[in-house]
Amino acid sequence: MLECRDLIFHYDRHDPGETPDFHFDFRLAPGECLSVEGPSGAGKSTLLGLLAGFLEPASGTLVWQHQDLLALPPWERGITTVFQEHNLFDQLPVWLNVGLGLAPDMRLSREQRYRVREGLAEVGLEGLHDRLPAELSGGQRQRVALLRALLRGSKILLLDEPFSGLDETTRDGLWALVRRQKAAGAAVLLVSHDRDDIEALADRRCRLQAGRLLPVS
Ligand SMILES: Nc1ncnc2c1ncn2[C@@H]1O[C@H](COP(=O)(O)OP(=O)(O)OP(=O)(O)O)[C@@H](O)[C@H]1O
Repeated sequence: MLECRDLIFHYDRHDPGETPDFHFDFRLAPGECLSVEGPSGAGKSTLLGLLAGFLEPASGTLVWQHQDLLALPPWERGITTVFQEHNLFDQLPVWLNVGLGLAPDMRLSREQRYRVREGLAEVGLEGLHDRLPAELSGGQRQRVALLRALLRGSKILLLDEPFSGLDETTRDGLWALVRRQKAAGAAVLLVSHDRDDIEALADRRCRLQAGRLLPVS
């Protein structure tokens, strides 16, 4: 269980703005997907940054399976985040960008290479193995980033509008990959405004308003 209890955060601001103080309090079970909606500026990236460890809360607790995540740096939290920007390595070909999810030292075993190949076919990128990210379309880069994140097999997945702008077939393939991760026990937090994505994946929905998560029925 991911337990986020009274996680308080505020940006240091000198100008009188409209940024609220954030107060997050929710639970997310293994295998469950919680969707988060909210207008621009509501704090969705702030929430993801706090969970992933890029922002430090003023107080509160964040625990996964009895482990205190706040005591750990981002890279030790076992959390994979797919942001809107694709975060690919420009100088590495597609297959190696994906392979980094399985072997961070880039030394892929034969079996790992097979899984990369299989994954690329599943998301409709067969034939593009050796391309560089700059030689792909935006949607293709998105698929590479998502596939890498999903192959990593993290138990906590943070997805920030990962399916926007993709055609239906590709999106269905990626939904299937996320469902597989859920079935394997991953807890998924999905930031999305897309009704189809939410209906396809979310078990519970909430909305971010005035710095808090409110349930949506
Ligand atoms: N570094 C910062 N310093 C001060 N205020 C910030 C900072 N980053 C974000 N904010 C403010 O915090 C609020 C939440 O921003 P955040 O980026 O989390 O929103 P969001 O819901 O992800 O928006 P979007 O959908 O546009 O990406 C906004 O009012 C924003 O102006």
